[in-house]
Amino acid sequence: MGFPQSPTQQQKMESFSRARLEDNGDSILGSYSSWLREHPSALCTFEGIMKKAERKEIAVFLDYDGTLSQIVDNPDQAYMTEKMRCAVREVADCFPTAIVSGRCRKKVYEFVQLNNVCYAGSHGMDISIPLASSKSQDNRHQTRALDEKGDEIVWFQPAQDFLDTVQEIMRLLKERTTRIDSAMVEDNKFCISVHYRCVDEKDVGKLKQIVESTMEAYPTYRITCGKKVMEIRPPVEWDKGRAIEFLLESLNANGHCNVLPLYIGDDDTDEDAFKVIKRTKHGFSIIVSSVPRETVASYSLRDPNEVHSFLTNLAKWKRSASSS
Ligand SMILES: O=P(O)(O)OC[C@H]1O[C@H](O[C@H]2O[C@H](CO)[C@@H](O)[C@H](O)[C@H]2O)[C@H](O)[C@@H](O)[C@@H]1O
Repeated sequence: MGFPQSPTQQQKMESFSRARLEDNGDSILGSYSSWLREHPSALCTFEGIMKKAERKEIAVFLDYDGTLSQIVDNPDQAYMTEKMRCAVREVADCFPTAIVSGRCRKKVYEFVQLNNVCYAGSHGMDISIPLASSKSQDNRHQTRALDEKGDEIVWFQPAQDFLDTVQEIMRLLKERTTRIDSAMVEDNKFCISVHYRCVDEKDVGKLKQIVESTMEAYPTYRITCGKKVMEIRPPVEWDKGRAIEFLLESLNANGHCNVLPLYIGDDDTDEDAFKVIKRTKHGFSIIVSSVPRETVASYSLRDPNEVHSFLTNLAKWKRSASSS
């Protein structure tokens, strides 16, 4: 695996300027109904999707914020409903399932609280898998540990070498943003989120300037933007796309074959995973959005409520397929 590596300056600029244009993650592109023709509803086309999955094994990958939980003002309160937890639990009983989030892995676990799913935090830079599934020979970036149940697991952390610097940047950003009311710096372990959802519009420019000027001292680090958030990432060629490739390899190593990835996500960072699915022409990519937006995903769902219905259908489909 080719990491760590720095993204090129051009990649950094492209990612940042696109993010600036789509500041809220929801750039408006024409009418929803014409967009739906390009990205049909995964609920309305459910039977067709499942037909393509016949005799194949599905692996389910789920983003957290905006997919399993609604977007809310306070990132610490983005709880998942009990109804959604039940749906994810049922899906994970039927298919290998992983949550792939920008949050730190520990925080996602606290929100999701399920032991039958895998967790990939920090945009995939912190993956936890059962020891038996571990295929990677990259001993420098993996550590053996015990999970909450006492089972042996492996943490795969390709950005481990950058942890101290990420934490140093976090301290600086926390210090320097205190004078911006309602700005929030979130520690996502291998990456940092600087939130401005609740910051007065007149201060958002100042906050962005503080972040940009702080990052001048760390020119290889990337700044990307999500939904009312700036995200700082270390110079490692790793993202949610690489994470799902890694997890699929682990599944293969564990005796699963012919695995089709099904990925559901709502944010720009999920596009990296959608691109892997598009490039390999293998699997299903579903964007969660209630407005038309640029995406390489093939299908769409409007919001977490539709995600819930889709997951419920998926588990029912598997149960009826297994019993027939
Ligand atoms: O990859 P994800 O699981 O989607 O995480 C992406 C970011 O999600 C969180 O921020 C977003 O959701 C918050 C809660 O609804 C909202 O307040 C914020 O404005 C959104 O940007 C999370 O707090 C970030 O750390 C994640 O990177």
